[in-house]
Amino acid sequence: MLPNIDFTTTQSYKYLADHYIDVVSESLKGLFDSDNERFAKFSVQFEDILLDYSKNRVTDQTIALLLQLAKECRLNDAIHAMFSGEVINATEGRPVLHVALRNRSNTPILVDGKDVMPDVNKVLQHMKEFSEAIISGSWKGYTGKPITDVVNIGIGGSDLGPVMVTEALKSYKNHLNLHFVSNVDGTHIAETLKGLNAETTLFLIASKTFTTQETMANAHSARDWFIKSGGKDEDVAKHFAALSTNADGVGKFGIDTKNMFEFWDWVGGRYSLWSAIGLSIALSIGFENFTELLAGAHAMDNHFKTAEPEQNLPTILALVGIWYNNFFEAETNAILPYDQYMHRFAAYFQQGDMESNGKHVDRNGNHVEYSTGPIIWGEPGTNGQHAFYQLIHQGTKLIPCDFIAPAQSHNPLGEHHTMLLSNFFAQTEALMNGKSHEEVVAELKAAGKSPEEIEKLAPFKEFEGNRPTNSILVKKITPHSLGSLIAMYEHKIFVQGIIWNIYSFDQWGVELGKQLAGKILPELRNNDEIKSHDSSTNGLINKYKAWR
Ligand SMILES: O=P(O)(O)OC[C@H]1O[C@@](O)(CO)[C@@H](O)[C@@H]1O
Repeated sequence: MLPNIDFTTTQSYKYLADHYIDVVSESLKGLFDSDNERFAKFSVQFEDILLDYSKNRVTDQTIALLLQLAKECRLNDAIHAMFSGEVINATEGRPVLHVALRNRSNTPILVDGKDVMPDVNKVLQHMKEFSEAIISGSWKGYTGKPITDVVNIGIGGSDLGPVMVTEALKSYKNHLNLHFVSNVDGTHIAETLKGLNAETTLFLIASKTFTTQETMANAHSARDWFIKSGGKDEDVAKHFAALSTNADGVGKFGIDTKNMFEFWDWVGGRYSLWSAIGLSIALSIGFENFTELLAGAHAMDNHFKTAEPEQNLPTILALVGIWYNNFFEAETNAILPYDQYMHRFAAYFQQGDMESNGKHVDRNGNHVEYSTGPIIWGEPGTNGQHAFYQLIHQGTKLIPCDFIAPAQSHNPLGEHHTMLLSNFFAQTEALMNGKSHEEVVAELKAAGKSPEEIEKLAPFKEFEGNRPTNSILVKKITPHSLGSLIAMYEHKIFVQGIIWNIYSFDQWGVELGKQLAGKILPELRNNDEIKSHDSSTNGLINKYKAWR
């Protein structure tokens, strides 16, 4: 069982609330000026990942109190509960064991008294054999040609992880062309199928439930296209595979279950890229690199399980996030990877974080009286600097930012990477120090501005600074280090959910919209005037009918 503690009633919470008053009046610049050891004290390294959290509005006392908060919320008991397969996804009655998918040590992990590792390894072996057959060309399509294009059809956790990882590891990819279809908007599959050859295309129908409206609609359209393009029913087996927990659903769709790669209900959709859902990753970068991704995550799992809280990267990230979320009332957290290949990293954690911790009811079923999951957003650097950094630097909102960068580029072209990294370092320094009135005046004077011009311009050119950031420096984005990075954020989400006393592994909030869409869909299949809803919904539907 998970601990069940209202963190706002703990001693450390009260001390933190008092401590906030002291810290909020401290400047980050002042904290650095008064402590030459600040970087050494407030940075932790795990393998090739360095987390520098020194540019946060924290003191030794802040960190001590946050660590005390984790202790009072019995974080270690919760970590043990997850890794030992307890039913911690209580509202769905399931364990949470994405860690088993990458348990490269193969130590037994029991669900209902049965070690799940033999099944996990059986699916991995099937993924290995299948991906090697497709990549080598020994697997032939219905006209005897090898596969050239792979289309993953899935949405949410059955799409975002494979997309993010295959993009982040693009420099490891082979000759196969990977395509991802997720939106039920016909444009998505129509644009994807343009230029594809049914003889050499493999479709992966990725769906944990094998009931998701978008995925089923796209899967049927793909199959229709395949048949219209010359394939026959008996050829589907050569061109369709299924990644799912639902064997019945897969069979009903007409995919041979020998082309099914199963996973289990103790794998959450947004935590499933390590499972059969990762088949498109294995096809794109090769099975060996996929196992390296698993190994990196496994290494971070062991770190999370064993490292002392003050040296524990996920725990530190989580606690610093809670400090801003619950004491500075920050509403969002920006993830800013200074790496173009990582351009879908923030999007991935929009689902990972917001679908896990976007909850307003605690583990007792009571409405919470405090803020829970943050809004996750972000774009790669340096592009974000030319889009929204104005607000981060001079806006009225506090935006804690995670800056991520690789020390080594996969494309060492001229000075590009050096320039990229100069921006990575400069932005966090600028957000911390800002620019004072005196500095602005001196600059304007040096530029020959008159006293009147200086007086007018200065307020607009000042930077308050004190804007907190984490800097995450990775030696190089490799399958291993990416696996560790993803797992680090997964466990950060877990820690925050434990402290907020919420259930992080169900997602009831996605159901109502689907239910209502199911009611409206039949109303759109005729031209009758609709009066069954509120005037806005009626008005919109009737205008749509008039215009279509
Ligand atoms: O993999 P599937 O079962 O098709 O679900 C897809 C996505 O839909 C959800 O919104 C749940 O309905 C996400 O949690 C999930 O990742």
